[in-house]
Amino acid sequence: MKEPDASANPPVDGTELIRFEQVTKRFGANTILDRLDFSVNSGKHVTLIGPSGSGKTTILRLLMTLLKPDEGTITVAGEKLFPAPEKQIREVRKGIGMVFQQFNLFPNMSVLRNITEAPVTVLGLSKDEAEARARELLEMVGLADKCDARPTQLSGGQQQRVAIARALAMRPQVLLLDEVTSALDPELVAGVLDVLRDIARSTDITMLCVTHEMNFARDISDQVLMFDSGRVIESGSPEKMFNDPENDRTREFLSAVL
Ligand SMILES: Nc1ncnc2c1ncn2[C@@H]1O[C@H](COP(=O)(O)OP(=O)(O)OP(=O)(O)O)[C@@H](O)[C@H]1O
Repeated sequence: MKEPDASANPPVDGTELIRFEQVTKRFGANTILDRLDFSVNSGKHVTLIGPSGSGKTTILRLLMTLLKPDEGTITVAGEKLFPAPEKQIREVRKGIGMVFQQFNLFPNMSVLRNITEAPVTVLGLSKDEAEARARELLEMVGLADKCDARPTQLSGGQQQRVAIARALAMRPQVLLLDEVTSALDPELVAGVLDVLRDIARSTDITMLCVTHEMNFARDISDQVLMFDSGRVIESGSPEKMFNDPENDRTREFLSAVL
C-alpha cells in the first residue's frame, strides 16, 4: 500500500491541536455537555467511549460546526473555532474532516468527482491536481479501479472507503470518525477498519473517533476518553482503560460492551 500524505501541514507531533474549555451544550432543558474540558494532541488517535446519549457525537458535531456550544471555548491548532467571527470559523473548519455513519456521497457523480469536488471548489486546486490526489487516495483505500463507478454501484463498505478518501482529499489536520461502520453489513466492517488502521499507522493525521468497535479502539488509540454525564470521567492508554479502569462507571460500561 502506498504511504499516503494525509495532511498538507501536519503540526509537530505532541503539540495541542484541539482544546475544549468549559464547553456546555444544551438541547432544550437537557444539558448534554456540562463544562467539558479535554484536549487532543496533534498526531494522536483518541477514541471517545461512553454510554449511548452521553454526548460523543455532539462533540464531533461541534468540531464540524454543525452545532454551536452554549458556553465555553473550542480551539483548533491555536485558533478559536468558538466563539469566533464567521470568517475565522470557516477557515478553522477547513482543517477538520469527518466521516459519518452514513456515507453521504453524491449519487449522480462518479467516485472520482465525489472526491475532487470540494478540493476544487473549496481549496481552489486545479482539476488535474485534485484528480491526481484523488487517484492516490483511492489506491490507498483499495479502490483504484472504481474511479468511474457511481456510488450506487458500490457496496456499503466500498462507499464508506470512498467517503474516507473524500475526507482526506481536503488534507485535514484532524479526521473525525463517527461510528463509521455502524451502517455496514457485518462482513464489510473489517475492510473499512483495516483501511483506517493503515491510515492511523502510516500518516501523521490526528484522529478523534467515536466507535463501538472496542477491538479497533484498542488497536488504533493512543488515548481513550470515557464520557458520562457530560464530562470526561476517566482517560488513559487503551491498555489501562480496557484492562484496569479505575472508575466504577468505566468498569460497568466496558463489562457491558466487551
Ligand atoms: N439536534 C438535537 N436536538 C435535540 N437533542 C439532541 C440533538 N442531538 C442530540 N441530541 C440528544 O443529545 C444526547 C447526546 O446525543 P449524542 O448523539 O451526542 O450521544 P452519543 O453519546 O453519541 O450517543 P450514541 O452512542 O447513542 O450515538 C442524546 O440524548 C440525544 O438524543
